[in-house]
Amino acid sequence: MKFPRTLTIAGSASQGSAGVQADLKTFQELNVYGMSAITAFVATNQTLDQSIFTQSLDAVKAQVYSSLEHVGADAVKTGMLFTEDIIKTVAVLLEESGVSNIVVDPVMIGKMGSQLLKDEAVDALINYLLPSAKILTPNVEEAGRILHTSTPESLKDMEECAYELHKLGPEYILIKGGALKGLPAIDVMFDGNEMLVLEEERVATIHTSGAGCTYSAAITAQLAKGDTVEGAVRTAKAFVTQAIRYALDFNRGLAQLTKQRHAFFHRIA
Ligand SMILES: Nc1ncnc2c1ncn2[C@@H]1O[C@H](COP(=O)(O)OP(=O)(O)O)[C@@H](O)[C@H]1O
Ligand SMILES: Cc1ncc(COP(=O)(O)OP(=O)(O)O)c(N)n1
Repeated sequence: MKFPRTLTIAGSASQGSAGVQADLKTFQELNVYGMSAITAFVATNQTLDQSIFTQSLDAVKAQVYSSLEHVGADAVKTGMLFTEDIIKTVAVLLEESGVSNIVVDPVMIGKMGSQLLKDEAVDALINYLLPSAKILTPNVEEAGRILHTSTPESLKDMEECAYELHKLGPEYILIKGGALKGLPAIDVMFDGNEMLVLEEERVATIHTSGAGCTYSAAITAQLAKGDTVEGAVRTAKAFVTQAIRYALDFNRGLAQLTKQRHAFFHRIA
């Protein structure tokens, strides 16, 4: 039996909860072979002015070629792409690859506030990447930004956005409603015909960093195994809910560290 192979083209989140790190951990948990092409290093760090280190186009190309030529992929996901040039390069690489299971997670802003896609790159994402996506997985804010409209605030808004996003080319749209705090954890999926609502109980936690990456990586893993898109999304939704329910709570530690650092710098200033 051929072992399912997955590739993530995304940013490295040094703190380990999101980006390539979350993707590879998810691939491993779901029993598929995981590979990565890193577009940028994100080191969220209060002591650095510049915490994003972009990779060259040659570095991105070399990583993708090395995984696709040596191993091959049954499904590919894209995460943080950051610049217009990287988006264009990745779009060409994906077209050349012939892989049809392409999951596009249009990562824009991290929950810790880092800008992970340049404002001027949104149009490139729409024009070069969305048409080849099997499934596009924006959160509510990203859905609004892609459509140049306000952020959806209700299930009805999410359904309307899913309908509009489908016109931009992806076969399936999955809008994630994690940010809609008064509601259960609802997501909306649209395939051009049917609107499907996926609902889970909202876990009372602040530890959701990397939830979106984990979700899209789980969808990628299931597609690589040959699952249908609906099946992949249902399995991934159950997986990410469990991941949130049993999340490690290092983030609180990080927040405390940050507070202490501020106090320290205040004292020596
Ligand atoms: N507190 C929570 N409890 C349960 N599920 C959640 C919670 N927060 C987010 N989710 C779910 O996690 C997945 C990722 O959603 P979201 O956090 O909106 O994405 P992103 O990380 O891209 O902003 C979605 O299925 C969403 O419904
Ligand atoms: C390098 C990197 N890529 C993506 C993200 C965003 O991850 P996501 O799961 O969409 O949301 P957060 O919960 O992490 O904001 C990231 N933070 N870093």
